[in-house]
Amino acid sequence: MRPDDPVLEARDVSRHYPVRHVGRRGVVHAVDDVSLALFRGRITAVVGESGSGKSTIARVLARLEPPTSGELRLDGEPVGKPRGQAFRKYLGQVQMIFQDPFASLNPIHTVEHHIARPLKLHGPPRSKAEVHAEVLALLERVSLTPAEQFARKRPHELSGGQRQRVSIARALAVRPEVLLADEPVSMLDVSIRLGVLNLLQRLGHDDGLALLYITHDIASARYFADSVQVMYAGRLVEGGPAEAVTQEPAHPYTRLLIDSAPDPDRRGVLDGGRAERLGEAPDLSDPPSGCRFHPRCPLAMPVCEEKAPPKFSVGGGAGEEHWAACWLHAPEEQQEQAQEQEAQDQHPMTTGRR
Ligand SMILES: Nc1ncnc2c1ncn2[C@@H]1O[C@H](COP(=O)(O)OP(=O)(O)OP(=O)(O)O)[C@@H](O)[C@H]1O
Repeated sequence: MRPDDPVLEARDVSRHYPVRHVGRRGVVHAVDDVSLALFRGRITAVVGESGSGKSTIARVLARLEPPTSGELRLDGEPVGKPRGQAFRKYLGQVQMIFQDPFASLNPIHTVEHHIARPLKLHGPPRSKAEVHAEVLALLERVSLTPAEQFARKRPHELSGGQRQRVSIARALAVRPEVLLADEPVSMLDVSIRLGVLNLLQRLGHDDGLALLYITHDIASARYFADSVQVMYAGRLVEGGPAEAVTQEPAHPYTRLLIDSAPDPDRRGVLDGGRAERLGEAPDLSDPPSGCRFHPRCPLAMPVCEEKAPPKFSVGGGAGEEHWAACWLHAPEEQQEQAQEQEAQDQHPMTTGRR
């Protein structure tokens, strides 16, 4: 494997949930055909509104649940069935950090207990003193110092930010290659969010972990991530270098998301209008045909309702490509072809004879 190959990859991953809908069986298309690659030392953000499928993607990557279709690859190798030694190894290499640091720690145990447990379960045999020394080193790595003092505390003696740092130290204990952080700061006080994000950034950039950062907040993704992937109604609609996606958004949905992001300078005006601007998210048990954004898109064309757009390149240099799954960016002849095809589909008896 070359150093710039992806560590973890999802290829055309879908995840559907069976549901009963007005007495009929159906499925919720939580995630459809998502391809995503995570690289060593890089932070990839997946951004989208509530219900767009972000957490589902994280859960599938963490193998908390299987994909309905598609493939996961770790270090270039397709992953096997979720059992046995290979599965345990995967769970050690790919660690997840959850949104709620209050729910993820057991109130009866000390910080030391929480971090020592994965060390004992996953690592090589160590003496008690060695485990203690490693716990202290991990606490220092997440800036909980003096480490001796924090090791003895219980969760209720910690702030939300400190608890999230303990969760991160616990995840690091098994020396993972990948960290999946699902809205890791959204439940924290605004004043301490930046500190936790900076810590995650250090783990990615300085320690070489591959980091997935899931967020509904595109402004934080711009600040924090190298790559931004935008999700709408279960599909990725745009992706590329964070700067390009957030400064020159190519998909109408990304533009809407940026325009609707809270802006301190526009507070008051936006607070009332934000939800209205974003509109209703579609029902994923019966997603719209073609491009799933077309019912809300101010620039929708006839083809958008008919055909799901593939990814079109919209720029990018030697590094990561900037792409958008939007017919507006199709090369002209492809747009024409798609429209002709659509006309044929609609008038099978007349078109083609003219
Ligand atoms: N176990 C489940 N059974 C049925 N539907 C589900 C299940 N889990 C998630 N969904 C649905 O799948 C869609 C995507 O959910 P998901 O939690 O991945 O979105 P999200 O973008 O992470 O949202 P949020 O930010 O609110 O957590 C939603 O419509 C949700 O209702």
